[in-house]
Amino acid sequence: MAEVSVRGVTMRFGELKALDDVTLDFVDGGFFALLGPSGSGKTTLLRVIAGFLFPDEGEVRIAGQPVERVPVEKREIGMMFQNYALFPNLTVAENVGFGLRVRHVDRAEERRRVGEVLELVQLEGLGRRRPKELSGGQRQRVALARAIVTNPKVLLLDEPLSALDKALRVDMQIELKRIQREVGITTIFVTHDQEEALTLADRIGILRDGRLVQAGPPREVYNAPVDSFAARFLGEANLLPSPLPDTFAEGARLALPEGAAAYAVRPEALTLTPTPPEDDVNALPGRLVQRVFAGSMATCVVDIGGGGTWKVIDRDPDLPQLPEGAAVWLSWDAEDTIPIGAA
Ligand SMILES: Nc1ncnc2c1ncn2[C@@H]1O[C@H](COP(=O)(O)OP(=O)(O)OP(=O)(O)O)[C@@H](O)[C@H]1O
Repeated sequence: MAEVSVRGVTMRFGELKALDDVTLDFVDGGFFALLGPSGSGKTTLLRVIAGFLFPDEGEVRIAGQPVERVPVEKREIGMMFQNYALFPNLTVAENVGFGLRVRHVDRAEERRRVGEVLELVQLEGLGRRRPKELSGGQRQRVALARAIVTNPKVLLLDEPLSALDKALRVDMQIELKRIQREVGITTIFVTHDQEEALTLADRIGILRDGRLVQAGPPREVYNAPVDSFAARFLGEANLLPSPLPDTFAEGARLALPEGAAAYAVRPEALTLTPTPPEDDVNALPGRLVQRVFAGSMATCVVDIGGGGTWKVIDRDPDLPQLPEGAAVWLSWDAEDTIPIGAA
């Protein structure tokens, strides 16, 4: 196991800076999720760490050692990418053992090690099957077993679950987390899916246009986003500008902390009522635009006038059915206002 450290890495493709002065530490044994919109540099960062790409500036260290001169196959990295290709004509055991064979590990040791990882991914007994005789989730497990069979120091996963349907995906997330904990391997995971990142990772990093916007434990990023991009990228956020325009939502009652560039309020922090709320909370009048039920809760969209629309998660199933277009109030506790950036 090892920590990975990325220092001031810039990667150019012609004019484009796919990575722009990225500095980031991946702690030993940690599970790190890289998030960001399409084209923000997530895959490029993995490819730099793996050694497929050489950065124009900066360096990568693995276990404290600069790896500039260390080729891909010597970096002791396990990889699993979205289009993980298993060899169709090899059995499961042969697929998993492939990395050991190219390293000339003897046959008895290969059998032992393959047996061990197949058990870890709960595929014991399926070693003789061919990939086409497996389900999608089982194939995914084979790919994971193959990535960890050589006891790599670091595991790089690029959207490994994106090809799976929702239910299977959730199962595999739980499985992946269990395996990662058991092996204790430093894992860097690329995903588009913020829920997945929150489920799996103990730290996350958000990339935008090749720059690292913010990194930290998911709770911390969620509760204290550095800017409105981070606020909206991890979870949903209703934003208030600072200072508020004079014309802003007539009748609003807001006590906001000073010195921020903007404020965010999470949809689940808001309460929606048909009448003005008590005095001691922030309150915004608006008009209900839409109410969509999803099981035990409803998502409401409220037009707050000049400030646009806000989203509210309403968990009160007893709330009277307000018609769309009804006048409503949004309220929230002062402590749920998230100040963003410095003014
Ligand atoms: N080999 C390459 N040659 C030229 N440009 C590239 C190359 N690889 C990536 N890019 C560009 O670098 C930028 C970052 O790409 P990257 O694949 O790292 O993004 P990403 O965040 O992983 O996106 P996605 O979520 O869509 O996979 C993109 O604008 C992409 O077009």
